[in-house]
Amino acid sequence: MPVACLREGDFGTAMDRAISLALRWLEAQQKPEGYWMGWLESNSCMEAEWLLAFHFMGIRDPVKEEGLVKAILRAQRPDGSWQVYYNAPQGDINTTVECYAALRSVGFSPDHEVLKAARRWILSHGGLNSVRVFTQYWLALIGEWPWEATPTLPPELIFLPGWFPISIYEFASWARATIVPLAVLSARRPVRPLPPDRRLDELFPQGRSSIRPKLTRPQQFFSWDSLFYWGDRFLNKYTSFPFRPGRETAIRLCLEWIIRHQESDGAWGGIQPPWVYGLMALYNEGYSLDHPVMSRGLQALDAPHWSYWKDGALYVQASNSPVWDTVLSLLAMLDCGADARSSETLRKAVNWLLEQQVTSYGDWAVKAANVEPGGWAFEMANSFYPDLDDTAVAMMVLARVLPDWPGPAEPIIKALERAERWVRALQSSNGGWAAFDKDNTNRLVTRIPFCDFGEVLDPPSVDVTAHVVEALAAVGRNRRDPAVRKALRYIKSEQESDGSWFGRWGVNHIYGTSAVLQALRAIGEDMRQPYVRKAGEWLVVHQNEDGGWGETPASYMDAKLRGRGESTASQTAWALLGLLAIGDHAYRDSIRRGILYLIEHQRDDGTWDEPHYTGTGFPGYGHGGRTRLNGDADTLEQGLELCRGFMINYNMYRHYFPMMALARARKFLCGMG
Ligand SMILES: C=C(C)[C@H]1CC[C@]2(C)[C@H]3CC[C@@H]4[C@@]5(C)CCCC(C)(C)[C@@H]5CC[C@@]4(C)[C@]3(C)CC[C@@H]12
Repeated sequence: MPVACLREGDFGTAMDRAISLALRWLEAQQKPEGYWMGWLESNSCMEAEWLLAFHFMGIRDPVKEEGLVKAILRAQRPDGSWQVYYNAPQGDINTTVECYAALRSVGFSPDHEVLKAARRWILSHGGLNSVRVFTQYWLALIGEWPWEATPTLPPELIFLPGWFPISIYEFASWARATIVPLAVLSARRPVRPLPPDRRLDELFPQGRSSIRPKLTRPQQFFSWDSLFYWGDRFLNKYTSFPFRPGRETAIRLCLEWIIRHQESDGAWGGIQPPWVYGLMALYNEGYSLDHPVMSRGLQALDAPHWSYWKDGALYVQASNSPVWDTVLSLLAMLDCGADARSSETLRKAVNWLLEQQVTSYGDWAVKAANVEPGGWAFEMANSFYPDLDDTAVAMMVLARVLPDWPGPAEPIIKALERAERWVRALQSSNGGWAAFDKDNTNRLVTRIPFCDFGEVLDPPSVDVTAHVVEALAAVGRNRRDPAVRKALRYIKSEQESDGSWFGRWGVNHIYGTSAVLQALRAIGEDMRQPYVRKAGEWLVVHQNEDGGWGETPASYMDAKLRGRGESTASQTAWALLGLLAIGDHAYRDSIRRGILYLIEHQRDDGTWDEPHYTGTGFPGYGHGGRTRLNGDADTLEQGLELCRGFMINYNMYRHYFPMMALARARKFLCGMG
């Protein structure tokens, strides 16, 4: 019988069946150590940059090379370009140029059909003059772009202390860990040229003299842009001065910083850029490939949390998500009625989670001194950068398992106390929480000419704040708590006029709105208030005909696309979780249709398909975007063309979020757990 025709009683049975199938699938995915980790899909720059890094460091590894090439070829779009998310309306110039250069570096002929199509696309989309600074750096490293035409990044930045208006600690953690090695490369300007028959001459149809430096002279002389422009001009010349006091010391300090920040898995910061640039900077300073720091860093590429083989292709992840996937899987299991006494799966995962709490000091301590560590990071190994999102969800899980925990309660209580202290200390002055740092909001750093990539700041976001509020509720705090009060003020002030909230780390307003509604419910807010209802109405109005919800990453560039897109399992689940948090029976029909969508789209093995990218790294920019940076777009077309967005397909979002929605809807619709 089609699920849409089910009567109330049968509907409950269908939900039960969907839940138990999903639980079975989830249990089967648990790793022997106790955690879960789905693939974190992003874009082909990951594979392309490794191929270019191999070239730069003279590494010959035909097996990996072939695997990386296959991954790149498989991702090419019919128009010859490469994109930054599934079904994107446009290819991406940076990704396409990097893939092109990588394929040339391993010997693809410019007459190969793949490259002919890519070249046509690149040349009709502004050519090499339109690429971001990172891509220019890659081209400069392989001798295809003059270093003098790139914005400089002085290693002397490392001298500036944390309290100074510009220092590495004013940058978001991910930018900081990336610019330290890049500053070393920018100062040295190394070139490992491609062999003559692999050079990119064909990408300069008007000759290499057509190269335009990234920076143009600002019209106003007395402005920040002008100051940074002339500063950059000076630093560009400075690189070739015979006498540069302090430069060698700055480079040495950068190298020491890099080595100090290497993680136990050999990578850096749990993300790809500092890892690859770190290795190249060290290599360029004379660290041989068999130096312990280098060999650990290179071996990390083989670690199952960094790369995976699929049908002969080798994919490298931008980051890895074992902690995030584990805490969310645990929440889903708990929602579905699993408990620590009877579930070995759950106990094993909680024990693994307890071991992951970061109890050492990281970069966050520069701005939040005298605070005991106590957060969780997102990745397998990332002790310098625990984040508030993972910490918040870990707290929710631990608080929920505590009453039934069959072993000693002490370790869980201690872990929760530490985490709460850490979280409270990292609240920003406006009441919100950012992903990693407190008050990382100095907009001056966004004016630095080098910073044309994604986001360089980590300001508080509504979704992280909502998760932290929910976590504080889970450990027994209420609306009278001063930190919660301040956070609620911030959340309310961020509500859009249409009733929704922006999603910083998930796509997009469906994610933000859902996170807020769940937090409001958890903290005991009166859910009948008009501002809450307005959010509920926004969700209902954006439900698709098929009963599901969807929102495209293009909504970051075009406000008209907010809440619009093909239905997906994860976004349907978020919308449902939002409506269920309001808990009003006026939404019963909408909830029922959403649940039917999930049941109808569940696969026989218990999980869901979801090729769409619903996770956000950088929201992108331009028309309708939030953060305006140098050279922002004014129209949607420009915005899409220049999109700096970094989108993610977290392969387990399609699973644990629907589980939570099904389990909570089961209670709401049928009044049973
Ligand atoms: C738990 C989450 C959903 C969030 C909270 C913040 C993160 C930990 C992310 C931090 C930023 C990176 C990234 C954008 C930094 C720059 C390099 C990359 C483009 C490779 C990064 C991609 C992964 C992140 C988005 C992140 C680690 C993912 C999880 C985040």
